[in-house]
Amino acid sequence: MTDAPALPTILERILSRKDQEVAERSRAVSEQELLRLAAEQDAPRGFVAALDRRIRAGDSAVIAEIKKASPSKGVMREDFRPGEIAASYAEGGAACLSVLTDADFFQGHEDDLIEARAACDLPVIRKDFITHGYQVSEARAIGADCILLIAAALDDARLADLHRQAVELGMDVLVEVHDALELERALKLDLALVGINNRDLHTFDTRLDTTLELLPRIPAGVTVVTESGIHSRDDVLRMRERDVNAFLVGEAFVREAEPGEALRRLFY
Ligand SMILES: O=P(O)(O)OC[C@@H](O)[C@@H](O)c1c[nH]c2ccccc12
Repeated sequence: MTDAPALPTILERILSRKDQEVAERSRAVSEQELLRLAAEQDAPRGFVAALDRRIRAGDSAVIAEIKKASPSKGVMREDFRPGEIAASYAEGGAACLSVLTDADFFQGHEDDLIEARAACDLPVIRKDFITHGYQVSEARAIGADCILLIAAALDDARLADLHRQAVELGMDVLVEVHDALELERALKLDLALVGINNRDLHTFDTRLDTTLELLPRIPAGVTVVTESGIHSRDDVLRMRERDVNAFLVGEAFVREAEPGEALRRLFY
């Protein structure tokens, strides 16, 4: 008996939608135009430097995420004002911000990043599913200081190309991995920062052990960010006991009326 073809996972659906989105956008605004806008932007705010400063001081370095919704959790915040959330995070002690710009699955928008960055002086990562150079140029054109590259979404050559392009535009890069093979692929690049996503983007299964299991494979000198599923002070402690000091947190904050206060309660 032959198996029926597997249904596409959510990640595969997102990526095929992205191809379409990039084709539409590049017809509306050329990449050359984006590069012109990028050149007019103020200099990138150092994302990795901001994390490392906190870590060197012995504190947790928190990347606080601004997202309205997600495919696994639906709408998490009805009253969604990115500028206000950003200011609240800055007040609450965030080191950096993460802004979801994907519209179809996360109800985000490029303007959310622009608004958030204008409301504070923290470095901001553009959180999206980047598979084309066009999106890297677009990230800098809207002011992003860092981009996310997801190893599961890219082959080695793409990953290396997009990484190089981001660095040439002065941005930092957070390369996200979920297993040992992806980590090995990511480490072929000259990385300052690696994100371990505790959530499997194919199944949405979230396990904090993902970070702890991959930890021994990370060379000294690479800053590790544990991503997703951090909700309690116990979760934070479990990581800090193993010297994981950088955290990417979304849901636990954005569901709260005062996201910055929620940050302060969880980390300080
Ligand atoms: O809301 P959480 O569980 O705290 O997770 C935040 C962040 O890690 C998550 O949004 C994320 C991590 N990697 C991603 C890649 C794409 C979209 C979203 C993500």
